[in-house]
Amino acid sequence: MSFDRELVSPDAEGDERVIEAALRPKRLGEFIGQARVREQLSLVLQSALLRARPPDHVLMSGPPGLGKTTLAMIIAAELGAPLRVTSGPALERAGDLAAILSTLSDGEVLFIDEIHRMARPAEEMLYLAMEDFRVDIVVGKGPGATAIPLDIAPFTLVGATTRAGLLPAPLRDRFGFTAHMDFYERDELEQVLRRSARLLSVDLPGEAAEEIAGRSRGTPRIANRLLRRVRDFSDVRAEGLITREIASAALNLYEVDAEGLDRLDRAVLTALLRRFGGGPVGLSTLAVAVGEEPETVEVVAEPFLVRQGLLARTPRGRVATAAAWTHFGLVPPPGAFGALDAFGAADEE
Ligand SMILES: Nc1ncnc2c1ncn2[C@@H]1O[C@H](COP(=O)(O)OP(=O)(O)OP(=O)(O)O)[C@@H](O)[C@H]1O
Repeated sequence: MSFDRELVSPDAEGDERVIEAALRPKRLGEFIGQARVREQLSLVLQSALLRARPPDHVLMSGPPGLGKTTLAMIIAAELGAPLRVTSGPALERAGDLAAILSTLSDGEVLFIDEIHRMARPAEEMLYLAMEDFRVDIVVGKGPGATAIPLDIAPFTLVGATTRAGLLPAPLRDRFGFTAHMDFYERDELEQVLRRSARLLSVDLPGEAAEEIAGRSRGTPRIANRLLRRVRDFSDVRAEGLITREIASAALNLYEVDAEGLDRLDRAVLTALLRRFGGGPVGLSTLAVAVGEEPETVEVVAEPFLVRQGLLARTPRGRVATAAAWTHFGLVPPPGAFGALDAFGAADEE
């Protein structure tokens, strides 16, 4: 089984990156939702500006599409500093990182997306750079190898991760501030949608925004994408008019249900309910059953399902909750919640 991931995935690809860039809030004041993170970050940035020193390194963690890259750009903008962007998978060797670190300018913001996927030698180089603004360039091999220390410009590291639990403690501890990004509330998503509609010159009445927001999995990137699909539908079939009914018809066509569950969410839950009697079942087994990578199920589908109270992570595996059985109109077998009762939900991170 494979999915049309374009519509429902919280990841952005191809042309979408261009549209996203246009829709990104540029300053902290324009950033919607995440009130606590915004306030904390604003203090960190303002005090750095007062002291005329680079702020502490910032780690942002949370599911994809919640605005981590946007916030990294905002941090640089608020500091009036240049921004260098890279990602964990691009830093395969220590030399890849050394090339970046040694050319940073004073106060520059270095954004490393997917920082949990950085290779070990690069990670070790980063420890020293974060703490002492220094890198050790190793020359030669074996017992004759020497480390030549090289001072680098004071900089601010902004790391983003969907898997904070995978970061080694020494790296996590070197961040002075961690922003935990959570799914957005419905009214916050409505604000995101109203803002995007304005920028895209789309006439979006409040009740249509409400309808789209309710189906956006708490994720601004998905809200913006659904808005564009509703706009397509309205242009082709409704002469450019958008109402709640038209938005609803468009989203039904794209198989995004009223709870915001998408095809992957539904596949995970139906496999759990129908094939494994509601669990407990291990992540890998569940992922094989829906034809996805375990990481996709864990990072993309599960956080939202856990938040909606439809799935629980227990030490013995994934378990469907009573609400999941009800959502699909199914009756749980006797003893279905044994694992939940015995252990309770053991959400990681
Ligand atoms: N708080 C917000 N207010 C308005 N729009 C937002 C907000 N957060 C995110 N967006 C929109 O959602 C899109 C995705 O955000 P962003 O790329 O920053 O997410 P991300 O968490 O970095 O995701 P990934 O880690 O997958 O790259 C952006 O184009 C932006 O338009």
